[in-house]
Amino acid sequence: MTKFAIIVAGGSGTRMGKKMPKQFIEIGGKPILMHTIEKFLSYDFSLQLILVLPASEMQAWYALCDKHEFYPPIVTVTGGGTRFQSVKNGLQRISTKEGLVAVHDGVRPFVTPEIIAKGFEVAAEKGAAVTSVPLKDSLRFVAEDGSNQSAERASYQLVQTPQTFRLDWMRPAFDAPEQPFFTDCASVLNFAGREVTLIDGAYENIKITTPEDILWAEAFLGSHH
Ligand SMILES: Nc1ccn([C@@H]2O[C@H](COP(=O)(O)OP(=O)(O)OP(=O)(O)O)[C@@H](O)[C@H]2O)c(=O)n1
Ligand SMILES: C[C@](O)(CO)[C@H](O)COP(=O)(O)O
Repeated sequence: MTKFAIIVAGGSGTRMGKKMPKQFIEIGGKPILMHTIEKFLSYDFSLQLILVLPASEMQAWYALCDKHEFYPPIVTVTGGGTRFQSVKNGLQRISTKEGLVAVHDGVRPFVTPEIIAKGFEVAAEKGAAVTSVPLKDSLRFVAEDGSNQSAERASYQLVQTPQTFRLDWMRPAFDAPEQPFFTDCASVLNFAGREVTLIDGAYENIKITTPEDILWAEAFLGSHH
């Protein structure tokens, strides 16, 4: 089956609080997004890659590619106002009916080729593979009135990307009107009545979201060289 990957990097990084979108921030000497793309290419150089970027940042991205002499075999498309819209825009660039597609956050540069491979393998067999990790902290439920109570930690997993699906499951799911609880692709697939299979992610596969994540990312890269 043909394999595709949509790397979503169409956000503006409001929680990072920097002028430059967080996916362009350099760690270990190059933009976060380049680390992420390299992980997918090292999984399979012939993978069909679609990169989703904000319309306003296309020129900045091409300038970064020139600066770093980074010219990957990748199709670039413009994103939408939400992650759902950005994934949908990426999906529209895939013309085949059948195949598998991994969707990955451009700001998760520490994904491994092994995790990407497992996602494709399980999605081929089960239809949908979603990476997740167990919680390390305790969990509390906060009610609308502000009261709180302990929640059963073992009943929850923290969800990551990649999230990998059969294309013929993914397309109709993304034709649905967007819902406020669509925080990832798995929630979109569930809304369409599809069950997803959880596979192991990794604690180091963080989503770079707030400033301290950059410090962690630099330290992690430093410890792996
Ligand atoms: N309209 C959007 C919003 C998000 N994303 C992407 O989805 C991933 C996860 O989103 P998040 O961490 O929330 O990124 P931002 O939206 O950039 O951050 P923030 O919510 O802090 O503004 C990121 O790679 C981001 O670029 C996207 O492609 N299109
Ligand atoms: C897709 C995701 O990274 C899975 O954990 C997450 O849902 C993205 O959430 P965000 O609020 O768009 O950062």
